[in-house]
Amino acid sequence: MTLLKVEDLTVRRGARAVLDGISLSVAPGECVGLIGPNGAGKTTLMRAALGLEPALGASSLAKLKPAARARAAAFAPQAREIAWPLTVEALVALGRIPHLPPGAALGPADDAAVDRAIAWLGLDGFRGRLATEISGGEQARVLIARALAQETPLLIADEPTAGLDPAHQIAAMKVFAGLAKEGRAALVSLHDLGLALRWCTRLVLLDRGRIAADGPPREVLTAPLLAAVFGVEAFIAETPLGPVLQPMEMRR
Ligand SMILES: Nc1ncnc2c1ncn2[C@@H]1O[C@H](COP(=O)(O)OP(=O)(O)OP(=O)(O)O)[C@@H](O)[C@H]1O
Repeated sequence: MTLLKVEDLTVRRGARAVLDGISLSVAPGECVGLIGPNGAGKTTLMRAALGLEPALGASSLAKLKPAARARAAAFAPQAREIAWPLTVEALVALGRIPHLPPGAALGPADDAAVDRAIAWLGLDGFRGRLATEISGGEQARVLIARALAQETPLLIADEPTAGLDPAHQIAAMKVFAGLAKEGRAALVSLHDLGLALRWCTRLVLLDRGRIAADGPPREVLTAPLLAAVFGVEAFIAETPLGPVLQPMEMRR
């Protein structure tokens, strides 16, 4: 069973393929970290997989009608613009729309999903605050909570830990790993390779629009690949609390 299958996905911008023949599947139980340098194509891959970006090739999600797709996958995008002055609770509740008949009010199951998402992201104290009047990191957590409230088999999040403090980065990664543990899946782009190593079950390394490596985190984050793709030398060690990876020096 797969929750996402893309085959030969290609996105061209002018003469250049910014995504070049990507094939991969995401199965229940996986927390997949999508890593790669700036411009490697992580956002383009997520958007094309969701059908938000014109692409050649096939994506199982892009094929679905919008209503079915919104029940199959939730997306927390990189841009965190919140345009309307909704309360945090009302914004998170928007995640329930794909499950409601048009115009219907939230039922008890919807309220429970909203409560769970708010609790997971530590937002209980913010429920009544306007989402336009909280900090950038708090807004990021609200948008992750909205995607979580959608309660889809697959959650796709673009740089969800950017701008979060250390405790909330760990909390967010625990949420994604937790989804995988309960038989759902997450596909999460990350620049923090330490978080990727520690919390993901699998890493897909993108380099200039192609997959440079795909496998268990310890096998993907090797010194030669870090040097070749990211141009960095890193300290990697095992500790009682799990693996550590810290980029130390530029190689190029
Ligand atoms: N609107 C656009 N028009 C033209 N080129 C674009 C556009 N958006 C992205 N690109 C190019 O497509 C390539 C892939 O960009 P993408 O945003 O997918 O990378 P990314 O891996 O998510 O990068 P980052 O880590 O910086 O967020 C880059 O070379 C980028 O310059």
